[in-house]
Order: sequence, then C-alpha cells, then structure tokens
Amino acid sequence: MRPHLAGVLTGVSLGLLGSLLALVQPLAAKRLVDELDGGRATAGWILLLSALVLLGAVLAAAGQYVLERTSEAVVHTTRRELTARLLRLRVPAVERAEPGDLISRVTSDTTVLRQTAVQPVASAVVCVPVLVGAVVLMGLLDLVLLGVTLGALGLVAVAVTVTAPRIGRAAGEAQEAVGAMGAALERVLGAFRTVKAAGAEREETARLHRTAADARRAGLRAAGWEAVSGTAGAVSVQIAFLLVLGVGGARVASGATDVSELVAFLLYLFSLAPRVHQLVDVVGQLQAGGAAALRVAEVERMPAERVDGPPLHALHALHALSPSAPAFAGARRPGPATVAFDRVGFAYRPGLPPAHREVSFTVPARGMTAFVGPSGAGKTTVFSLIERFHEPDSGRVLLDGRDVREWPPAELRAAIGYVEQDSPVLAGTLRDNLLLGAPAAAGARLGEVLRRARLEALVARLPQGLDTPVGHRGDRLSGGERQRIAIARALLRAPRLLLLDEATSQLDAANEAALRETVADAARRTTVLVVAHRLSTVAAADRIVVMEEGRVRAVGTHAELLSADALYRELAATQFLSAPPGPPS
Ligand SMILES: Nc1ncnc2c1ncn2[C@@H]1O[C@H](COP(=O)(O)OP(=O)(O)OP(=O)(O)O)[C@@H](O)[C@H]1O
Repeated sequence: MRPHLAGVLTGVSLGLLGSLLALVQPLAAKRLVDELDGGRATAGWILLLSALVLLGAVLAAAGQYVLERTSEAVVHTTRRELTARLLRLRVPAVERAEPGDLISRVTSDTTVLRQTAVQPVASAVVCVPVLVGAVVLMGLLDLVLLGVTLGALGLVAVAVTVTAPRIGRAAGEAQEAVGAMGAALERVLGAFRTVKAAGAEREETARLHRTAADARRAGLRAAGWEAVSGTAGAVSVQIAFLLVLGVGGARVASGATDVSELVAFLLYLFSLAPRVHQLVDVVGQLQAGGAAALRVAEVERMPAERVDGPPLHALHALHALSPSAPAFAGARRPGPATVAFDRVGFAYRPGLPPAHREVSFTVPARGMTAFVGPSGAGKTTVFSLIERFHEPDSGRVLLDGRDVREWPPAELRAAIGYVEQDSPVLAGTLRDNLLLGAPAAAGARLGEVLRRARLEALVARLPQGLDTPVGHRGDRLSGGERQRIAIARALLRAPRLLLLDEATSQLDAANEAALRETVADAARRTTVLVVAHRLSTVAAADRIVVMEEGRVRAVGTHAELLSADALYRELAATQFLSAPPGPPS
C-alpha cells in the first residue's frame, strides 16, 4: 500500500469528514427538538440538518470512490510486481512449486486482496475515531447510560477475540484449497490428450471435486465464525438499545435526565450500531486479506535471479549488428564460445543421487560436440548447468573461461541458443514463437532462418502465414514442426553457443538430413553441443563425450570410441541405429 498512501489518506480523510458530519447531526436534532419544545422557529435548524445530511452523504460517496480506486491501484501494483517476480524466479524454485497454485496466487489471492486490503483498513481508521467521538459525546450526555451501553458492547469484544484467529485460519485454508484446485486443473489441462486417451476423466474429475470440496469446507468454516461474530455484534447492540431505553426511560421519569438528551443518546447509539457491525466485518476481512497477503508474500520470498543489463532486444540487436566487435558489456569474447566443466558435482536436491559426479570436459570454440549415454546419464543436466538453471554443488562450469555464476544471467543466456528436448512452443502466432528469443530479428534474416530450418513450406501452407496462431503449447502443429520451430528460434538468436537436446528425434528422414546440414553449417561458425541419439549426428561430431551415471566415461571421435569404449560400442549397436541390435558379439 505504501506507493498509494496518498490515495488511502485522501479516501480516509473524506470518509472521516463525512462521519464527523454524521456525528454533529444528533446534536442538531437535539437542538431542533429543544426549539420545537420551546415553540420557537425551526426552519433554519431543519435546513441546517438537511445540509449536514447531504454534505455527509457526498463526502462519504467521494471517500468510497477514492478508496475503491486506491484498492484497484494497490492490486494492480501487486499483480505487476508479482508477475515480474514470477518470471525472475530461479528454475529450481518453480520446479518445486505447482504452476496452478502460483497462478491462483496471482489471480485469486490478489482478488481477495482487492476486497480486503484498502477498504477494511480505511473503514477501521474511520470507525475508531467516530466510535471514540460518539462514546465521549454519549458520556457528556449521560454517564450512566454510557456505562450500560459499554457493558452490553463488551460481548462483541469477547466474540471478536475468539473468532478472529479462527476466521483467519479458515480463510487461509480456503485460499490454499483454491490454489490446490488451480494446481489440479493445470495438471489435467496440461496433459488433456493423455487424460482422455487413458480414459481417466472420471478419476481426474473426482480429484478436482475433492479440491473444490476442501475450498467449500474451509469457506463454510470461515463463514460460520463470521456469522458468530456478526450475530454477537448485532445482539449486543440490540441489548444495549433495550437497556438504554429501559434505564433511560426510568431516568427521564425520575427527572435525572430529559427527553431530548435521551433522544440524542439513542441517536448516537443508532449511529454506533453500523460502526460496530463494520468493525466486526473489518476484523473478518482483514483476516482473509492477511491470509491472501501471506500467500502473495511467499512468492515474494521465493529465490529469484537478479535483473540487470539491457533488455533482450537491445542485447540481441547489439549482438547481431556487430558480431566482430565486443557485442555487449560483459561478453568477454565475441564469436563462438568455449565451454569447460571442471570437476562438477551436482544433485537436483539434497538427498537425491547426484546427477553429475566429478564431470570434467572442455569444448573449444567452433565445432560440434555430441553427448551420448544411457537415459538418465546426466546429458540434459550439462545444458541446465551451462544455462545456469541450476548451479553445481562443487566444481565450476566455465563459458569463455569465466564461471557462469559470474555472468549476469541475461547476458549469459543471450549468448546461447537452446533447443530443449520437448521443443516447447508457446500459445500465440508462429512469428511470436520464432521471435521469442530475438525480438529484433526480422526481414531477410528471418527468411534465411526459415529456409535453413525447413519451415518455408509450413509458412506457405498456413492460412495466415507467420501470423497463424499455433494453439496452446503449439498443439495445432506436428511434433516435427515444433522441433523445426524450436531450432529456428535458437538460430535466430545468432548464438555463440548452440545447445540441441535430441532436437531431431521427431523429424522424418528428409527433414533430418536437411537439418543435419543446417546444424553442421552452424557448427562451422559457432560452438554446438548436442545430446545425440542418432548415429548420423554422432558420426558428424568433432568429439563425443560418453556419459554414464553422472560421470564422463570417455571422450573421443566416433572411430576412436568404437574401438576404445565398450559402452559406446553397445550404444552404437543399439540406441543410435534404427535397425534392431544384432546378437551380442
Ligand atoms: N528437475 C529435476 N529434478 C530432479 N531430478 C532430475 C531433474 N532433472 C533430471 N533429474 C534426474 O537427474 C538425472 C540425470 O537427468 P538428465 O535429464 O540429465 O539425463 P539424460 O542423460 O539427459 O537422460 P535422457 O537421455 O533420458 O534425456 C536423472 O536421474 C533424472 O531423473
């Protein structure tokens, strides 16, 4: 709320003024009754009372509007900061979280904040001085009746003390359950075809219903406690009213007070009643708001990367325009990058078996280095560590001889083109997807990359060409098309280091041969690391790193490894060839 303090203060001041005017109204009413009693002219008092009512209403409405506007502004700021933070989060933090739950924190929790951040705080600020003012004025009118009133209102204090923490807990659980529902929904929608193909709709629906029921149960619990405190508020005001009527009537009869004072006192009590209700509501709303704010704050506390340096398009514009000059601050050497792993040890989580144990290799600038090995050997992990998605527990990963931990992340990644194993494509148009990593690339360069990635025919076939939407996760495209888009996206970045993770596994023979030539061409100009599952790829590689159970087993050329390494021979005989493996020799 800090940046919007001016709005909060304005809204609160207007509300306060409106409420103070409401406080004066009973005094004017008392005077009116006195004037009527004395048979004097009352037109002026009636006019004054009407003006007070009107002005009070206008001020209250203006205050309300300013506060609503401030609520929107507070939530807008929260959502901006939260979304910016989400994209800066470190990869392990997001891998540990549930995407659906994170989404609900940005959408649902901030909506709860919208309703509970500014208004209740402002109401409380307005309520308290009005309550104190009313109590003082009531005391001035009749101390005995004030004692009676406060005694009856004590019930509210007890009820709120008991219910507030319970409302908070239940509201927190309700928001957690909404988050769990988001996570469960994301789970099924993210693998919709798999769920359908498995015929698991009924089970998955039951799972979603369970989370919805959890949210309902927690919501009902909060509502129950809110009803208890609300009822306690209403009952205590009613009791106070009846007691004041009874005791006040007796005091009027005995001459201890007069009718006009009793009328004024009752009017104060009337004006107090909605404030008491409001305060009780405020306590409940603040509890729900507190629970939502906690969930938002948890995202704020998740580990994030620092943001520095120029924006993406500037990094790439500079990089693309002057490949021979220092491309941008920090890129120590232009041209192809060198990579080295120096006794790298790494486990994805403490307690898990290490994915890398003492991994060491060096890759010179230019040329193609292939990583081969059985599934789970740690090949993809090499790429994750170079991109600094994860950091080694021991040893060093060096790019251009500089520890990747010393590179600003944006600058490090601007030097790299990465084609992931499952070639993700984002919702949006084909053009959005191609330019994702190089917004400034266009024109002839785009045409050239489309040709090299064999995408020209696809673009010609699509109804709106490059501007055709590709669907959620690119599901209007074939697997091979997605792979070629991912390769084109990486090439458009004119990377100093190209990382390809089994990027050709879904391609047909013709496209695979063409892209092999594209990758070989890239390797003549830049450094290419490829996780290879095809013989054609490893045969073309300048060097091959054989990995097994997180270790580097051997390094060499295809011919060298065929004679020197038994595992490589076995891989060459089985995994790399599409033909079934021959009998063991
Ligand atoms: N994000 C992750 N969190 C936890 N463990 C992981 C994660 N990613 C990979 N692993 C584990 O780390 C080990 C190495 O995984 P990696 O993906 O590097 O293997 P790979 O050689 O690329 O395998 P494949 O050829 O099947 O893709 C595996 O045991 C895998 O289960």
